[in-house]
Amino acid sequence: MYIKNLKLINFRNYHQLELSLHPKVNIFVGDNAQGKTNILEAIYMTASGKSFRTIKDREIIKMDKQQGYIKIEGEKRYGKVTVEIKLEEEKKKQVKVNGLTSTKRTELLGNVYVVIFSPEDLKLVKEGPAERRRFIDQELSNIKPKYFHHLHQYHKVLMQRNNLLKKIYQNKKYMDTLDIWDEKLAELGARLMFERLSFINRLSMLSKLVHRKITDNRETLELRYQSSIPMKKNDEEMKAFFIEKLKESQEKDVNRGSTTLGPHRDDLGLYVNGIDIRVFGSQGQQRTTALALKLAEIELVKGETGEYPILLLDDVMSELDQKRQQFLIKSLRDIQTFVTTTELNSLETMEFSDKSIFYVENANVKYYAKD
Ligand SMILES: Nc1ncnc2c1ncn2[C@@H]1O[C@H](COP(=O)(O)OP(=O)(O)OP(=O)(O)O)[C@@H](O)[C@H]1O
Repeated sequence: MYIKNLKLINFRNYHQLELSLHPKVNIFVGDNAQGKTNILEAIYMTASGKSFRTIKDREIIKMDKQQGYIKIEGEKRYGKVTVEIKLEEEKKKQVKVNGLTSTKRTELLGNVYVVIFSPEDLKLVKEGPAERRRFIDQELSNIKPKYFHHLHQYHKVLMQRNNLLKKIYQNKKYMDTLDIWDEKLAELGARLMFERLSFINRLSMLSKLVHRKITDNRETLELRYQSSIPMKKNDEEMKAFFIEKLKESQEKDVNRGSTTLGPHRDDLGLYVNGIDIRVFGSQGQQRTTALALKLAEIELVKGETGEYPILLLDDVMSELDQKRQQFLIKSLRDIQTFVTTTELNSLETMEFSDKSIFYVENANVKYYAKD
């Protein structure tokens, strides 16, 4: 898919912006803090309603304004798609997909597909498990809106169980009600675990291929789903085993006031030639892995939805060496890509045949060239 037009009103530092976009590459050049990432953030929001930088709408709406607005018009394989988001201070955001209004942010899911690659993603490999879980949850929700729903339900139940654990710590009489929450948590948790396992297995296959190409067949990447409870054959067995494990840890959980087992404690194991590169990888190996994961994700979205996603490269090119840059560029082919950079020189290796360059200065966007 690709986006043809973007419109912003009172979004971040933009008072009003209308852009016609190139179906292939759009480069936004400018000094720091001029508004380049803000454009990528707006596009990103049309996929899920969420920003990748904040959870507060107040920060996104232009300072001193009460309302903000984003609109994109795009083309998909089977027709047009229009997404609008109205942000209002202290109100739920309103979304409109192809003219149909809703106050449910989740209505947006499954319309626009976006993959973002930023310097933060380069840290994905060496950061803690929470970052890798965020990656899995974000990508899976993007491809499978139902997953997002399951995840939301799981976290609600988890919060309720944790609150109950704290009450039990104060007064043991509440212990009787814990089993009900264990059962609910196990049911939702088992479902999440199978969804994650299947996603990671598919991502592992795809990223292994990409990774082999980047490393000239010298290294083999393997992804392993590392759940805090060993996997069972099916949902039913998993649920039963999950309940058993929760029961075993009830006392520990009460003392800690939190649930010590479950998908919220999962991790993604990343191994190169059998070695855990989260711990032992060089910076170069960790970057190559992050790049392979992102490129694999693009293929996965295409496989799942039939559409290539839009790729947002936020300040990432200058962080990659020439070889990795070239690999990334070669891999882009039919994917609409948005690139931000402070230096056009850092994109030297980008011999894009089709592109638009935009200069961004203090929220003014000037169209520069089109090959
Ligand atoms: N709600 C807001 N209202 C008005 N201006 C805002 C708001 N939020 C952020 N800004 C401004 O937006 C600018 C930052 O824009 P952005 O993050 O897009 O920078 P950038 O051009 O990508 O810079 P860098 O290269 O440093 O990443 C800053 O000047 C900041 O003050």
